Amino acid sequence: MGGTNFQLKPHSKIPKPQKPLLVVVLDGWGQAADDEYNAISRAETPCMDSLRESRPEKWMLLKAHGTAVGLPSDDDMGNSEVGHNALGAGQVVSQGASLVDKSLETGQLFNLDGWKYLEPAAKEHTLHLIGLLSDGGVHSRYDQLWLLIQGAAERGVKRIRVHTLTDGRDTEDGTSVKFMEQLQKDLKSLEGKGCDARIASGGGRMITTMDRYESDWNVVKRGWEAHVLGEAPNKFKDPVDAIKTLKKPKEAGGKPVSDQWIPPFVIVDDDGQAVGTIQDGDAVAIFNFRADRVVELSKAFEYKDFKQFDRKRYPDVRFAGMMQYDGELKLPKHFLVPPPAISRTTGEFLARSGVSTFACSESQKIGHVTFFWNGNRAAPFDSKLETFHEVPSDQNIPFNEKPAMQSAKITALGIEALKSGKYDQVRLNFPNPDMVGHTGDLEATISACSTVDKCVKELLEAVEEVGGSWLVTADHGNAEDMVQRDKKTGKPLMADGQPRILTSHTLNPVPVAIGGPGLAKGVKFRTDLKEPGLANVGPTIINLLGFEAPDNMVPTLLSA
Ligand SMILES: O=C(O)[C@H](O)COP(=O)(O)O
Ligand SMILES: [Mn+2]
Ligand SMILES: [Mn+2]
Repeated sequence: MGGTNFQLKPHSKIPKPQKPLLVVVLDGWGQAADDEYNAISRAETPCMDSLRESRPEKWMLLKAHGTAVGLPSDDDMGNSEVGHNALGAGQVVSQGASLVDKSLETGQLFNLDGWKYLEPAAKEHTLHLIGLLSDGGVHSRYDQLWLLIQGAAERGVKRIRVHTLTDGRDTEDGTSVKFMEQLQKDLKSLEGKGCDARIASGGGRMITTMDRYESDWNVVKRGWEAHVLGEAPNKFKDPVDAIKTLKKPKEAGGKPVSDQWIPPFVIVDDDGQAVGTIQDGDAVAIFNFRADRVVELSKAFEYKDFKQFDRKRYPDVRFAGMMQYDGELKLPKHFLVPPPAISRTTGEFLARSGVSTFACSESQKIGHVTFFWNGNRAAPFDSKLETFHEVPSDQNIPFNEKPAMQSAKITALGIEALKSGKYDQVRLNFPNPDMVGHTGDLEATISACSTVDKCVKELLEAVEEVGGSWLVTADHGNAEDMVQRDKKTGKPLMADGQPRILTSHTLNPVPVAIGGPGLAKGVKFRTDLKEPGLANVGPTIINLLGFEAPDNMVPTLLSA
């Protein structure tokens, strides 16, 4: 442990491969029993099936949720952030959700610099809290928001405005009404304590504020207009009424709007004035702990010089994130809880040991195989050795309308990189099972899974052709279960004769498989690990590239 020597030692049995290693992450591809709501077992997946069925020593399951990926408990589903952090770090790190829980439970959060910075502005003016209204535990949690609000009120903050993004992606669609009612009730309870706390604006997370990796800045612009300027096409006096109304089908027979796609709205008073615009002198905090979908909003608040959209008005506020979302950019400068420190990752060791890497996905997930993979670091460790390639994602369409997404381009780029002879490692992420799974559209998700199976097949053929090796895995479950289930019996839950669709991730394990002509003789998976998880993949990749894994990492999956 410790030290700054990143030079890896040659593996005692596995020679440094002469041909590339392909690493594929199938985003949201979990393992579950055959079932009519299992989009993966219902899809045509001859390639992934053959990996499982014909090579028992080179296929296994990994734990991808809960404590195995640094989340507070085993009731927490996995997600891309913690999954890719674990895969790339080769370590289990206490994640944002756990750190914020602890800081709020002990009250430590209110003793730290971030709160001290916000406090005078919050007391003298207004405290604005912006984030995802959810109990999904992926980006945020309601109980944390409420503890934050109560703590602020107890410390003398007299005016609070909450700007709510509705979920339906990490939570069941339709639950936003319940969360909004709860928040409204809880905020009202502060009235007697001399705190005027109200919901001020909101919108569905997929079209308001929570864009990621600069896929579509218009999403952030809509959020800015609603939260900061008090401008949105929809104005309501009551936030519950806002969601209920905006979820209604536009015309008879139309499908209700999903919580994720509720148009932005602003809450107004009897005179039609927005109740919570953000003004000079105010304090503003984002209460999401996860970075990817709030980096852009943080830039809009923090950067004076900002060109991505016209902010129209740029208030002079004290701004903080729940965490620091980008450690290299030091963004934001102020934060309520110090983020997980992830260092000595596989990416850093491999780059410092001369390994060249091509990492690629489409916009929606490019940061997963770069930023999250490398311990929340956006820039390469060595730009001569690492190439990050982003394929632009489709903008503004629900992904079930085009479930193949950009998979053909990612496959073609992967094959080109494998054949180019330029890279030791080619790392790809296919977003489809996850992104389409989140829409809750079972047929489209089946199609997404069939498509990525074909992509994997083509890639493995290319590895075969060049004589390389491969590792295929996933970051968490999603597409393998598309229905809410009774926790005890596992039976699908119904409402009005219809299955209650599951749009979120799951607690299921994920597969990992290795192979290829370049795999050193005798390499197979070991069977002695008690509870192998995603973090064990990191040292496995280091081994497959011909090095011993460093001792700050969890054990390898290989027996060689
Ligand atoms: O941000 C999202 O899209 C979801 O909340 C979680 O999905 P991901 O963890 O797979 O990105
Ligand atoms: Mn994911
Ligand atoms: Mn997801």
